[in-house]
Amino acid sequence: MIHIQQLKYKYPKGIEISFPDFEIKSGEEILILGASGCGKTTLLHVLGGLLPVTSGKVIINDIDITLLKGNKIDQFRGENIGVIFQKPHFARALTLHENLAFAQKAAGRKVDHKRIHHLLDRLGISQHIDKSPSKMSEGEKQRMSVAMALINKPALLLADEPTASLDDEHANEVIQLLREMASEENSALVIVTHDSRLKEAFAERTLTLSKLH
Ligand SMILES: Nc1ncnc2c1ncn2[C@@H]1O[C@H](COP(=O)(O)OP(=O)(O)OP(=O)(O)O)[C@@H](O)[C@H]1O
Repeated sequence: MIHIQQLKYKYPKGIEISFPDFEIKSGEEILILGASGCGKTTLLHVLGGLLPVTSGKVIINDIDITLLKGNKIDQFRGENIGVIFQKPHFARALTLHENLAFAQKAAGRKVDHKRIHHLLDRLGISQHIDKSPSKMSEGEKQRMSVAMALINKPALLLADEPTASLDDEHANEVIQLLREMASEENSALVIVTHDSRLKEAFAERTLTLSKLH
């Protein structure tokens, strides 16, 4: 279970942003929609423990991550939070298998070959297991980003603008995939986007951030 309570972030020498409260159960989802500049990326970074808050709580599985410092937040993130960034984050010099094995080791876990094979099979990219991600198509790279984010069975899966620059058909496919995977893995899914096409699909699970200026 994820709870967000009275969250505020202030940029050094910049504005302070207040975020609405919300909660998500494991295997459930929320769409965070907002126009450019309203604080979506900032919220994503705060939820991922990548930015320290000014006040408020981000509670993930009973732990308020805003209280974790230094190595502790890095370790918690590795074990409990998966982030799908807009641009893929993997090592081009490593194969898909090596990238996923590295992500497991970085979270302090043993390499679980079965888990790597399961995810690559499930995402339909197992034929590329021994290739560099740089040799895959953009759609396949996005699937690999999903595998990287899910490899350590995170409680929280964050996706940053996953449909940016995709046509309607591909946008629907990606959203369906994210929903299915989050539900199968029992991860809470947070999608941060300006793509109002997604509003309909998430009807009752949409939170719209208001404009700051
Ligand atoms: N490093 C910074 N210092 C000061 N203010 C900042 C900084 N980064 C962002 N901001 C301001 O904070 C607000 C929110 O920025 P943020 O990047 O979170 O918005 P966003 O909704 O993700 O926008 P976009 O969709 O255009 O990427 C904006 O008004 C921005 O100008």
